[in-house]
Amino acid sequence: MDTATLADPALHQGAASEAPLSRAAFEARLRGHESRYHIHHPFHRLMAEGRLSRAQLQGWVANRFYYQLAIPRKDAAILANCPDREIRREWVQRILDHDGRGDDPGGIEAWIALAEAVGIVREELLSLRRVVPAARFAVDAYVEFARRQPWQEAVASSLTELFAPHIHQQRIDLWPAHYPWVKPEGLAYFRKRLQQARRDVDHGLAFTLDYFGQSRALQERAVDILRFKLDVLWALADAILLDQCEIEIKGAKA
Ligand SMILES: O=C(O)c1cc(C(=O)O)c2c(n1)C(=O)C(=O)c1cc(C(=O)O)[nH]c1-2
Repeated sequence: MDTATLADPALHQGAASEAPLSRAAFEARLRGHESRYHIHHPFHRLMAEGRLSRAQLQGWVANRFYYQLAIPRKDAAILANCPDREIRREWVQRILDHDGRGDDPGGIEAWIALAEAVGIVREELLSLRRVVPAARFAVDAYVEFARRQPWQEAVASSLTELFAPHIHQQRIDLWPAHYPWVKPEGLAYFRKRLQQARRDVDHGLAFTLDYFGQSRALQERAVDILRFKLDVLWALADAILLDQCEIEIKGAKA
């Protein structure tokens, strides 16, 4: 992927002469993008309101599985591009969280358990048959970004996780009442992510504030990168929603 979706860094040259925002103001600027987080997407709003059918919730779990598979590959791309051993020592944990190690089956396995809890059999999930093309494109764009861009930018692109604990908590709190047919053990993935996402964010945010805090132009670049990643998640939700809509186009022949 080229990064045409991101503003050209040269566009921020005007910002080069400006003093960097303070650390607190830079953090507030990043956190201010919560309004673009997929928790506000119509599909996720319907999910939180308990208005999805069984087939629609299954469709989300099956499509989102493609994102789950991509995360450790994205993190491996960051490791491959990063010459800093201290960063790699921290970052490698993210791969272990998803792939598991030793007795810990890991997050991908927990997502498979979620799929089984909503009534999708393992083989069906693993076949990726239910993954729609636009969901693949959105997720692949994220992995490609991490492969091709400087590792510092890929680190910043993980910062949508700033907003993730809230959406995980929402599912833990609301699904048992809204979707009582989902087996409760399926929610283990979200419980685990609550603490993992907070730890990831402590590290990724501190790094981003330091590295991109060096100049105003870099700070603007970090904001653009966060927007790109917010768009990836929004586009993924668009793809899933569209897949589940029955659209009637006026004048279309049956
Ligand atoms: O369920 C969600 O809404 C959600 C969102 C995000 C996110 O904001 O990027 C992640 C996750 N879940 C998640 O489970 C996860 O492991 C994860 C890793 C990353 C990342 O960018 O490295 N984001 C997310």
